[in-house]
Amino acid sequence: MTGACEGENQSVSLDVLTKKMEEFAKERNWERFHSPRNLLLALVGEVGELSEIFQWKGEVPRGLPDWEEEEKVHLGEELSDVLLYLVRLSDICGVDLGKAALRKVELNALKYPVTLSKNSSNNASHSV
Ligand SMILES: Nc1ccn([C@H]2C[C@H](O)[C@@H](COP(=O)(O)OP(=O)(O)OP(=O)(O)O)O2)c(=O)n1
Repeated sequence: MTGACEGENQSVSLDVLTKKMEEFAKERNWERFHSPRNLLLALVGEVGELSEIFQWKGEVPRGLPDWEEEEKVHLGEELSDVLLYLVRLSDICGVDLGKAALRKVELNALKYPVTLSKNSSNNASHSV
């Protein structure tokens, strides 16, 4: 789908992406631009670009079976921009995103116990 790339067929860790973004900024002497606020604004901008892909389409089925390959590649690019800025923002703020996310998953499980949600047809925000 995306053509041959370095690391294709390998699992990609947040650490690898963090290092790649660090190198990318260093090589271009762009570290001064990668401040928390700038990165947050860039992230929000990319979320906007991601939203545009779905805008006016109505609800779309999972797996996006009717989408052209080109649209899916574009989707992958915008999702990546969001991820890369998020990873960079976390790094610049000194937050270990992987650890923080795992901890959040555990907190979510405590907040929304399986026993309370299993028999509910509503989603989590309505069932608890
Ligand atoms: N100062 C910058 C500029 C870009 N990038 C990186 C992170 C994103 O993955 C990507 C964003 O590049 P663009 O701003 O060119 O955005 P798009 O790729 O979305 O291009 P366009 O807005 O033209 O669609 O490049 C970065 O780290 N720091």
